[in-house]
Amino acid sequence: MKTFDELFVELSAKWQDKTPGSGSVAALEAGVHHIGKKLVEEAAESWMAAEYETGERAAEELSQLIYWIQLMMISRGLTPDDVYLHL
Ligand SMILES: N=c1c2ncn([C@@H]3O[C@H](COP(=O)(O)OP(=O)(O)OP(=O)(O)O)[C@@H](O)[C@H]3O)c2ncn1[C@@H]1O[C@H](COP(=O)(O)O)[C@@H](O)[C@H]1O
Repeated sequence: MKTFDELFVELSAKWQDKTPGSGSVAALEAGVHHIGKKLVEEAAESWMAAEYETGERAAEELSQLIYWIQLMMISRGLTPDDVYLHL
């Protein structure tokens, strides 16, 4: 288990180090268009899970949505503070 901020630190470090074998690094190398499609896919899966599946399944899909949101942030050079500013 990890928090939003802990995952962001981990993903940022992997991107900075270009960690070999990391799916996150591969996704970031594929770019904003690829990440955007995954983000929308996970948003739809989150919606479907929330509407038709268990709370646990919804939480799983929402965690994946958060992951792709973080990759989008990193791909645009945005930090959590840049986003929190608008909450
Ligand atoms: N939290 C996540 C995470 N959430 C989602 N995903 C990826 O997002 C995709 C989710 O897509 P799907 O819902 O379609 O899941 P799927 O059924 O596996 O389908 P595919 O898309 O893989 O075909 C999968 O490819 C997952 O690998 C994640 N990949 C990695 N992490 C964490 O990110 C960190 C870095 O991981 P690496 O880059 O793999 O080192 C680690 O802490 C990981 O636990």
